[in-house]
Amino acid sequence: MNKKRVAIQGTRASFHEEAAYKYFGDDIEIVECVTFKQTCEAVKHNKADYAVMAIENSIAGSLLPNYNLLQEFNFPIVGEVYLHIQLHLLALPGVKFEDVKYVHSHPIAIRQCNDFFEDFPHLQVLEKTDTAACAKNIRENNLTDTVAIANLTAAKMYDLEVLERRIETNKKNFTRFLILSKESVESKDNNKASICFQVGNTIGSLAKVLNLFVENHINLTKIQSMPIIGKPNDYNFYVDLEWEKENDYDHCMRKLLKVVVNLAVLGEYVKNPMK
Ligand SMILES: O=C(O)C(=O)Cc1ccccc1
Repeated sequence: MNKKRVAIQGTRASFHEEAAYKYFGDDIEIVECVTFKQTCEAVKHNKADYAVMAIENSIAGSLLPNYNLLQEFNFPIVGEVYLHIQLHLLALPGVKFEDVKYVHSHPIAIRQCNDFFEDFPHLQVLEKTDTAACAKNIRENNLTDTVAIANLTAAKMYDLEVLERRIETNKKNFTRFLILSKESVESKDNNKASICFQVGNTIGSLAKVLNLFVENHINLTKIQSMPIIGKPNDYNFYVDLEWEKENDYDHCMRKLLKVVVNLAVLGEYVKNPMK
């Protein structure tokens, strides 16, 4: 059987690759993409079967532009995976911290280490496409004044030393990744959904929705509002829901249809633990 082709934002040894392996196992083909949009395009043009997309981080918060990609490409979410993110400063062997002038990394990784860099204001922190590519660049261009914030897989792959370990602001640092595909997966095991809707601009309209969740024993795990582009006063609400009994969810969704506008189910899938 052909291997599953999984598009990731970033290169080999990036956190997206780690997330892909954690979700699918090792027997997959990785399709490297520079941007999140390119991962969706890879699925659209049949260059990949799945895309893995970070959506939120426990220190840096939501990746808001990725909510717009969910809308734009309209691919169903077929799964999720959480990754414990541990960030290290990697340098060429022999480089001393005093010699370092530049820090390269992905913006999500940089935001997770803000506290560390407050103590070293002379360091120039530069945003790049992905953590592993920064490690690769240091090795390939023999950069002795630059460090990368990346993981231990990148350190090993590019033969770099760990100059500082675990520089993330909070050690309980998790990123949630969504798994997107062209086809949704209907399964009795599904116990989580991501939905999107708008509510009228009237008193209590969102409260009505929240009450529906309570009445139907639905656990809300995330709510994110995003302005609708071109309609500055209107918002999309992105909500993640979990249930124990499928009937509760079905019943709740039927009721929800009557109180919200433009209800869309972005995906139904099996919830994954944060570990
Ligand atoms: O650059 C990477 O390695 C990525 O996969 C992006 C990222 C960075 C930090 C946490 C989660 C995802």
